[in-house]
Amino acid sequence: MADTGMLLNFDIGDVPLKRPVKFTGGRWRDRVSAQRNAKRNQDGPAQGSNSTPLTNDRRDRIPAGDERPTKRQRTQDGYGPRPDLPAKSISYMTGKLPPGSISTGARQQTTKPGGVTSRLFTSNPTPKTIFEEAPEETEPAKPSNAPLSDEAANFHALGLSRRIAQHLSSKLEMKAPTSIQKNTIPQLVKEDSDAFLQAETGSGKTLAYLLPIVQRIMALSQNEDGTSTGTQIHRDSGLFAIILAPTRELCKQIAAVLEKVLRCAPWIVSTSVIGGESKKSEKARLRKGVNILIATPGRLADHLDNTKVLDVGTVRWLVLDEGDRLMEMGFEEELRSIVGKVRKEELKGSNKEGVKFVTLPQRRVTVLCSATMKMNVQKLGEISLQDAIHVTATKSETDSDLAVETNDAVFAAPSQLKQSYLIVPAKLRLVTLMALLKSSFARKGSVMKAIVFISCADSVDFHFDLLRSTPLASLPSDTSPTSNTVAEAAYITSPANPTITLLKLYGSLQQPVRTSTLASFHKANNPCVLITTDIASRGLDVPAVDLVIEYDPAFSVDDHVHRIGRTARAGRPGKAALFIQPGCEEGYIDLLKSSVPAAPQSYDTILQKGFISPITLPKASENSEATTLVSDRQSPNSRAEALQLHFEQRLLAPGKDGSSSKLLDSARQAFRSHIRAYATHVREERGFFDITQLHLGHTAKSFALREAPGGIGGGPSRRTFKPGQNKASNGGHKQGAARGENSDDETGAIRAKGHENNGVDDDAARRMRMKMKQAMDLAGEFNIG
Ligand SMILES: Nc1ncnc2c1ncn2[C@@H]1O[C@H](COP(=O)(O)OP(=O)(O)OP(=O)(O)O)[C@@H](O)[C@H]1O
Repeated sequence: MADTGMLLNFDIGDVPLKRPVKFTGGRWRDRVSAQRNAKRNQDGPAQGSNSTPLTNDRRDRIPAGDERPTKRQRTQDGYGPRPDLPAKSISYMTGKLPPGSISTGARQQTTKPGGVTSRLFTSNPTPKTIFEEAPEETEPAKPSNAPLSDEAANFHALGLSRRIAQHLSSKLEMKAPTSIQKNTIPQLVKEDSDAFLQAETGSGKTLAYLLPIVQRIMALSQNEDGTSTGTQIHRDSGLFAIILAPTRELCKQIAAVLEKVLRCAPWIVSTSVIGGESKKSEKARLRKGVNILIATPGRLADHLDNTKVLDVGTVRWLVLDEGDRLMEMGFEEELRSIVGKVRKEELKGSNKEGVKFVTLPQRRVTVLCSATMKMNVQKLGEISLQDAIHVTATKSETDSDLAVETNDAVFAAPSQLKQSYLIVPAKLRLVTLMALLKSSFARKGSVMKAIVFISCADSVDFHFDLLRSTPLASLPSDTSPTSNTVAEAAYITSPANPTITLLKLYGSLQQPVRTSTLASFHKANNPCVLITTDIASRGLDVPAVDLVIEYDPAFSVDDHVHRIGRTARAGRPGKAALFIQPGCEEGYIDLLKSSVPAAPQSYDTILQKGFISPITLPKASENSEATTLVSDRQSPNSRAEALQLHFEQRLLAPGKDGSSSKLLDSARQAFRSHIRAYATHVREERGFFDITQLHLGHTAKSFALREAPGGIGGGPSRRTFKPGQNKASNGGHKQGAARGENSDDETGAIRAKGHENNGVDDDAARRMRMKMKQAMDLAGEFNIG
């Protein structure tokens, strides 16, 4: 398709162009004539009769060799008129809509001096990837993380007591173990060696390590036939197991699973210390006594160092869940300290005469769970493991030299998970996301819960505010923890699903808000969409998630597999869609293909499906009626354009006091953080996510912004790390500034690995500076080529 250039629709106001402009690109003749026209426009009133408007025809003749979309001239406040166009042609374009355009009334009302309305479907780069779209319905693959269907596979046969097996079957509806459970449980029930568990997402690793612990503690007081052994176990018998996980959410989830299991042994007491609540109350709970403790490393280290209420001399199991993430988040120091203390107390304890816990391991057993065997996990293994058994879903073998084995192949997505990717030009990202959500919820029951992963918290905020049904201004003064994180969704509802709940989650929200929001997502019986950062990528188990959308690609392939692993859990079906942009990002697909096969999907098809029916607009207030977005032509593409214009209009609507709208501020902030976050992909994958290749203008449009990127800002983060700055000087784990995870104590979004960290941020900042300099360079923006 010939590149007709962006059809600008603007009001030039009376801002004359003073700056001499250099034109590059295009034919020599065009450049000279544009230069002359620009000079005339600057020198005096437009001489329309002599000027040569650059018509669509002429624009067609501009060579289209350059893959990047053409740049526009900018005035001081943003994009401005093209100097080669006389005033007459400009007013034609603003006053009268070109054929085929939509008449939402948006143009005349919202276009401000300096604003720009670029068409959605023009000047988009075309993907290099040539693909044939996969047939929609293929034969579903056999689930790889499902419970085993083998008759002989039952929990009792693995060495668990009848009481536990019966409880699992009758109360938790788990009749048979999964593969990783089948391989792990006998090992941990009978042996006292350390273990390294590696298995797919959603394969039941939590129960794989919890059940043997419960079994062996239960066996202290109960024989297999249910009779008493004569030993009474109660809460102050000792702390037998510590389970460490990287996030509070994950800790809470493990605690909930354990609580359900312990209903068959209510005398065993478990609790969690995860931060976010008063240390005093945690201390009081610990003082009362606990047998199994679930904790984040930071909080546990704090209690061990400062409150000194925990006796770790009786600890027989130390479980490190999501080991790679624990290390990535910079918990190495705390983990060393915890392992050191447990080891020291264990030695002291072994010299003491006291109760012999015969059924417990005679030495401390460390269980390390990790999806990958990366260098940092090997390091964690060196810190914590001795002669570990490597257990995967397919095997269980002694491997005293874990470092030799780089078993990343084990870490693939569940086979039944249907993955697809969409190559979407930046300008079309927002409408394509809307279309994908709309089509996913078009049929009742096809999708119940969806998760949309976004790179940073500011962007999550913006998309949540954009998609919620009630405008921010008319929100009732709701004081519940979720008043700002749970709302009704607009735009994506359908007659089949007239109510869809929208939720948002990220690390810098207050802990009670995080907890309540996640609980709402878990409990929701109606369809819902969770917009979130990577805080929700690890370990979270919400069984009814049918669809994962990676609107912003993950910061590493590992994170990607974890994200999509929120669906297709324990043998259930699931779908995942990844958004990438034409250009260098397309190379990412090849990288994914080696471990994660995905099928291409055309964004055009998504738009056609998503906007096949009219779009329902949110109500203006609680009591008003829902209306429908009208476009001139009822084609899906014109509906997409109308929706984009509607969003842009919403942003431009002034606040009550005449100031810019909250949504506009939110969009600007989101855009800035998005650009910063884009620069923080892991070093090995950064070639695919090259910030210098990102078209900032088009990216701004995906945030419904009409401003030029230079005016919005987005330069290097003042919050990024400086070389030599360590995590302590940066507030411990309070990282993730570049992704807007402002004050999260467990979810550092930026890798905390020293060597990578400083390198990433310094380099990212340098590249962002370059990019922003480019964006601010007016002459560059005025290129017409
Ligand atoms: N034997 C089983 N039968 C049926 N469902 C099971 C079984 N074991 C676990 N599940 C369910 O599978 C889901 C996933 O379990 P779990 O969260 O432990 O997976 P995981 O391997 O830790 O995943 P991730 O790597 O994503 O953290 C949970 O909903 C759990 O209840």
